[in-house]
Amino acid sequence: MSTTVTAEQYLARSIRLATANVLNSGGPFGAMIVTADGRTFDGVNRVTADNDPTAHAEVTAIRTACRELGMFDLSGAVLYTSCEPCPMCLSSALWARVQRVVFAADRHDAASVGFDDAVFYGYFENQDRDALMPVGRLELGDPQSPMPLEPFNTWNTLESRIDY
Ligand SMILES: Nc1nc2[nH]cnc2c(=O)[nH]1
Repeated sequence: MSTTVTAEQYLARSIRLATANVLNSGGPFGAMIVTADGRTFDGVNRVTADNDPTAHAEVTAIRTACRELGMFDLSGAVLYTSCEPCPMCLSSALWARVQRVVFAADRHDAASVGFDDAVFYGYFENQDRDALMPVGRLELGDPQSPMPLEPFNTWNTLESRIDY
């Protein structure tokens, strides 16, 4: 008899991973990738433990799933996470072609214990952008400089390229 694992059970496991991770020198976030055929890959936040600001629980779960499956495309997979993904994690899920994201606590809950998820959402809504981190285009004036489109043109003509 096969037992069906529900979305609530995956989410509950993500929360338990998060709590256990705090007691293992990590941040209070846990996540899981569940593929269309039911394979599961856990991720926890290791930012301070590994000195890696990108090691959010969701990114860690995506990296583990991709590495173990030998794929960069997780189409059909669901990302469960103990807390609403920040913009970086959402972008990572988009790049991995994750089908759906399910979360428990939200960005405001994260803010209540000092995390900047809600602030960074504001950045993408153009709030205080220049004060937080200006992003600007720079035109290269030196005629010896490579053209900005050079890498794309090279990519475009490469027959062996792998699109993603
Ligand atoms: N959702 C989420 N938010 C965070 N904010 C800081 N770290 C994390 C993380 O790992 N996951």
